[in-house]
Amino acid sequence: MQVTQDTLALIGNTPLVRLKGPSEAAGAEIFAKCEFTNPGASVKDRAALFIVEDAEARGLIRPGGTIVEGTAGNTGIGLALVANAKGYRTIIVMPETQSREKMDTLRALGAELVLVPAAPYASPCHFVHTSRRIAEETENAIWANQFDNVANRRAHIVGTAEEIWEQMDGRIDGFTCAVGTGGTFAGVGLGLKQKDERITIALSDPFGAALYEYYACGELKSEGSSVAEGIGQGRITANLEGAPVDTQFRISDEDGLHWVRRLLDEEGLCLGLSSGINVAGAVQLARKLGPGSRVATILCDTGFRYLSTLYNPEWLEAKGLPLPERD
Ligand SMILES: Cc1ncc(COP(=O)(O)O)c(C=O)c1O
Repeated sequence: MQVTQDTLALIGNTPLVRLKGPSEAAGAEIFAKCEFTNPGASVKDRAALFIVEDAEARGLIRPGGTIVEGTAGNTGIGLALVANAKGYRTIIVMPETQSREKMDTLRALGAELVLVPAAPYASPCHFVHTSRRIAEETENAIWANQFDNVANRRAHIVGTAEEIWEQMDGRIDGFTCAVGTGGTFAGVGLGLKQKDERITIALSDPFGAALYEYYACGELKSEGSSVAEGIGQGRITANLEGAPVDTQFRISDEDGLHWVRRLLDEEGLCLGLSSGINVAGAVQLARKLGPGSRVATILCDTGFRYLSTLYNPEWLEAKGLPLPERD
């Protein structure tokens, strides 16, 4: 076993697991990156590290400075742990609709938390705009700007995509995941296409997001809604610009929940809903690519972050979501 010299070296180089149930269901080979093994238990640690180190390299932050960000939670957790390891403060602005566990984790990490009501992106009260204003008003602070800061997707071009390629010995036919900022989707897509143009890159979009329609018919248009945290985008962020998109699926919360429950019961994996949506998308992509195809996706974060929501029957019922069947 290797010994790492600091916590930040624990970010990335995550294991890849073959998922039995999804592979059987698709008659294919479905593999998933275990991003919940990062120190902050989500894929967003990668973006947090790259964003902070990019700001340091460009001289935008000095010792003792502050990192400010608007986030659904996981990026804040990644930024707070990177900041702690490097001696910075963090101010995190987050919609009050996000899970209690994420708020408690951020407070435990010592981040200063600013909760704002959920608001449309066009509103000046939206968490992204609020975080930018706070960064502008704070001395020696950077605004991480995960949506439009392409240091985010670089983490996935040089990290996640390279790891998937090596872990699969270059034998990969397709990749799919959902989009929050687009860093993971565009970064892995671009990285894998650099390796082999023939790899099919598919978007798995939740209801309520506008990207499925955009890539299918060129119009940013949404229908329905989703309770999945961290995903569901309504615009083309800088991270998404130029993303290779060969095909797209629209995935319901019910389909995502089906896989969340099956992966928990049959494979002992406790995951968030964006992971379930990614796995549902991977099954669709593998079916489209044909028997025996090899498809990769992302398990974005740990389900322990959603014990009060996704894993709470009363919460599910209140959201009108069916409690997945359990034998
Ligand atoms: C749980 C979860 N899944 C998926 C994503 C999407 O990742 P990205 O921002 O790279 O598109 C996020 C982003 O915050 C997330 O928190």
